[in-house]
Amino acid sequence: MSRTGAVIVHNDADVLAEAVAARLLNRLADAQAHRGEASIVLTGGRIAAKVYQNILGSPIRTVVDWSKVDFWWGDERFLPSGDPERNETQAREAFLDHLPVDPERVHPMAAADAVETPEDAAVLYREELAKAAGGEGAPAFDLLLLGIGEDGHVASLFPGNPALEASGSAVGVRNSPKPPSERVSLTMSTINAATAAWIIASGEGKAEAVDESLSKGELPAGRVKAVGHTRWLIDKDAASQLKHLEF
Ligand SMILES: O=C(O)C(O)[C@@H](O)[C@H](O)[C@H](O)COP(=O)(O)O
Repeated sequence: MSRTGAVIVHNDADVLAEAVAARLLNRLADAQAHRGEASIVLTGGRIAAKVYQNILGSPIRTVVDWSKVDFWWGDERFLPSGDPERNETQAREAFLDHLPVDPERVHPMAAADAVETPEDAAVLYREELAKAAGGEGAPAFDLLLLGIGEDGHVASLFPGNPALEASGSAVGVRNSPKPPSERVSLTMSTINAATAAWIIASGEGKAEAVDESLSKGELPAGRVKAVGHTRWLIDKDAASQLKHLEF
């Protein structure tokens, strides 16, 4: 069985979310110690929401200078601004709205009431990413978070969907099997240009996708190979189908 990165297993979803929050805070603090600022790519989903709540509740959240963190999104559900189903809304309500972040450093993907199509939103995001990268492409994010779907999707890159093979830094997604059908996503090459990618998974429903991604590397999650490291932070249920655990 080949491994694309370290696998760290925690007892359950609560412990996982607490551990990811603590690691994340340290990772951002380290980046700031090195270069004075940090960048993170947020994801949507239930386990991510739990992580965000834990960040806010963490006694060590002050190790990060929140005004010097750039927040990006790995994917977004193409819905009107403020819609509770938007990944942006989830992150803002769970932690961003309660921390002293610099609004100029919060980079949501355009909402469905601001632009007409997911492709338009992707174009705008490509421009914003290029600007942050100094002209073209996208920044090498200090940390990129990903949830994983039962089908092995990450961000809004679903198996068999053309967006999975898209070039450029961001792409409009249609026909997503997970509602809503219209989405916006970073592309696989942008995801893999991150310094660190952490895939977070909780629950038995994810066990097969986790095992297949780690053993075959064909599913979208299995194709994640960030420049620095790729880490799988999962709970026991999500790890229940892994045959050979390597720590
Ligand atoms: O917009 C979204 O839904 C996502 O960003 C998606 O990639 C999500 O992270 C996974 O589907 C896991 O979601 P759960 O943790 O809710 O299973």
